[in-house]
Amino acid sequence: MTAALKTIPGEKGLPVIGHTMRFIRNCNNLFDEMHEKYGPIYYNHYLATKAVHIMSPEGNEFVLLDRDKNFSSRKAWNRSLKHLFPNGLMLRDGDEHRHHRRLMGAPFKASALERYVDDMNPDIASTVAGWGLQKDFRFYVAIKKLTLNLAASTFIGQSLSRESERVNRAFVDMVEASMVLVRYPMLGNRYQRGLEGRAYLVDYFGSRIAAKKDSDDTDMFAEICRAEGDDGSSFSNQDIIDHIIFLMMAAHDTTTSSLSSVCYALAKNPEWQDRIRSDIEALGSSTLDYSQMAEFETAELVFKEALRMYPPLPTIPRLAIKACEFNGFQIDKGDQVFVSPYFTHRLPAIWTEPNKFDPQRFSKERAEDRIHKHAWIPFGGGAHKCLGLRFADFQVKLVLFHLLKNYQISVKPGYEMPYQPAPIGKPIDLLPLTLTPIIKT
Ligand code: HEM
Repeated sequence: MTAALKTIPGEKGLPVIGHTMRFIRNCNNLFDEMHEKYGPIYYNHYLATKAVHIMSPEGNEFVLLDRDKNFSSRKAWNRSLKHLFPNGLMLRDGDEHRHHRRLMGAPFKASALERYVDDMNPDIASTVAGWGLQKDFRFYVAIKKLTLNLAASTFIGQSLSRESERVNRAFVDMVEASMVLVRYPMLGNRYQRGLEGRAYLVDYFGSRIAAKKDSDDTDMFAEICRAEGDDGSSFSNQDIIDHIIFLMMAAHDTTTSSLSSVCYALAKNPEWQDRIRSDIEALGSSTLDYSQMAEFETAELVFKEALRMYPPLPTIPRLAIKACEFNGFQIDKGDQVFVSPYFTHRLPAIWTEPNKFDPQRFSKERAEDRIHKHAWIPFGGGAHKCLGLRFADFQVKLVLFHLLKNYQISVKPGYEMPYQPAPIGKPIDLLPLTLTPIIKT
């Protein structure tokens, strides 16, 4: 006889809002408290919705690999992104998702990535050179602007013209709208501005598809327009629009967030800046080429460690499309289920001194991330694992290369970054960094 399934413990929180405000203010404290009280599987309420949290590497594997097809990514993400970023890759399921993901291979193949690296090198070098002249320099603001401008050139082939400023504005309005609690357009509120931004971009991309298809352009938009499967299938115009708008969103705040954490950690741990600079000297070139990425090893360790401590997405949501069980607990159809990169990235059973910045833990010798395949999940896992992870890795390495070649970065003595982990991690004070030019002798 099989044992009866256990009910998941947890609590609803405040009337109407549940734990929503605590989640937004500091989800990490909430995770710690709930885990302490209820163990590695519990529920909370966000507004009227029950959300089951599974807080272990085994739970990450169960949800992200989803061998029994229990979960929908589309239904989970649709709750926040349906009007602004509909039908992006993450908002598709099953066979349809598989088909689209295969076609989306084109803009991420090695030859395309190599071109993006070539294109980004001079833009990053010249922008970073100007940072040293700024008063009251806020790294988060500067890097957000840079990644947005890079997206305009790499993703859609725009130079930094007035038109690209309009595209950027529309895009920023959409991203801001996706973070608000009241998802209802009225009186020019943020949500309405977001929807207007989307309408502008739909029109902008829609009117350029035919020309892009015939062009020799090599940006991501052109690659998606020309993508073709082995069976001759291609994207419809609406698919192209939805994918390119979603890609810009998926790439932007995540990379901004992780570069901020990387630079904060480096400012607090200058010995790691020195190690990266030694790598830069050993490379012996004025730019970082595609072929050199693998040799830029210290930067990679630092990036991985910053993603461990400050994963840009502190949780990844799914929606249960059928009743299922995990470790003897009953998950109901319709439950939202969250896995948490943040929480599993700090489990003492996996990570030595989890609150310490220690990039060496990712070295081949120590390889703490290999203790469980789903212990380190800043890019998710399974069918929806981040498609842009190599692009992100290259962009972070390019910024570090040009930044640390030219500057020593520091924070005021005793400074601790005030951090808001959700919905996408961000330094609340926008990260005041001091950049001291390195005098070359
Ligand atoms: C450090 C930077 C980044 C982080 C931490 C990150 C994180 C993630 C995570 C956690 C997911 C999975 C979400 C889920 O399973 O529900 C995801 C999916 C995705 N990411 Fe990223 N991402 C980053 C950068 C990028 C970049 C630069 C791009 C594009 C150039 C990108 C494109 C995508 C796409 C297309 C998906 C959806 C994949 C699918 O559903 O098949 N990401 N990302």
